[in-house]
Amino acid sequence: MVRTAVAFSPGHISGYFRRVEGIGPEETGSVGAGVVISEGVRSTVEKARETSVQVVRQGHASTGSPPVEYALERLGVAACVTTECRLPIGAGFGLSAAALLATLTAANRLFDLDLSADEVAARAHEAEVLHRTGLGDVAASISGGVVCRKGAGIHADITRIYPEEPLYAVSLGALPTASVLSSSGTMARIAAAFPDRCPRDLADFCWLSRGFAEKSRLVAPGVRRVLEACDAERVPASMTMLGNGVFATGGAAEEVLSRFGEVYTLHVARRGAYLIEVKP
Ligand SMILES: Nc1ncnc2c1ncn2[C@@H]1O[C@H](COP(=O)(O)OP(=O)(O)O)[C@@H](O)[C@H]1O
Ligand SMILES: CC(C)(COP(=O)(O)O)[C@@H](O)C(=O)O
Repeated sequence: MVRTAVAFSPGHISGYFRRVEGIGPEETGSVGAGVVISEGVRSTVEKARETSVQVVRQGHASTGSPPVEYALERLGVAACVTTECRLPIGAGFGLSAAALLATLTAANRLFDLDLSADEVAARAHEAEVLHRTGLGDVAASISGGVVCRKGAGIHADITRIYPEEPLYAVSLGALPTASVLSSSGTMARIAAAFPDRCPRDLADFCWLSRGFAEKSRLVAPGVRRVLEACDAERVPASMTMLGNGVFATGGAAEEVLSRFGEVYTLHVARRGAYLIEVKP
């Protein structure tokens, strides 16, 4: 039987962020707040002659993941990787970071690399920043909670709170993170819109995020319609950064979001990426 290692990493919904430019990828990232969520990416890793990545979602498979392939190459290993997720890709659920953290956590054990959890995270963060697929998601998803990141990178000062109530989300489609991060005009508006305090609870997180979404002018017409429906029912809601989607909390949230698509019921994750098993 072929030896395989399996790991999981939670995803992360960013509510507001500001890019922080460092000298290298280690100090580059973002400050901001988000929620590490119970849904994420499960990655199965097998040794191989050449690296290949299969991305499986809802029974459909696609091939290739530049950040994951890059990170494995940097580790000097070749592997056959299968990632699986339920949430849509490129829709602001931090799945690129989750795919990296899950794959590197599994590869670390499979290839007996003896990297610490910090070293695994550092390599995932480097791949994210270099591929412009994220800035603060890896730092968030190494542990759980509603996260407030006060500095860039995985060693930054990060506070976490653990509310019990669920967060609901709906996706209207993808918004490639790299396209937004590459626009200097958009990045300047984002910096000016940044709310300089941490959220107290989930409703406060939605409220701060909404102010940021409006001031940064990132809200597209489809997202605007969902937010207006939430406002009409007094449901705290904002836009998934960076995706064409909305997250919301509170009693009526699930019903309002269900008018626009499949609703994902998400819980605040209690922990970050972890190894599930090594077989045989
Ligand atoms: N589940 C996954 N498995 C492997 N690679 C992934 C996965 N999700 C995202 N990626 C990689 O990240 C890229 C998308 O990045 P991004 O737009 O930041 O997505 P997200 O918002 O889901 O993090 C994809 O083109 C792919 O290369
Ligand atoms: C908002 C984003 C820059 C991208 O998030 P995603 O699209 O989920 O990869 C995130 O990494 C952050 O720094 O807050």
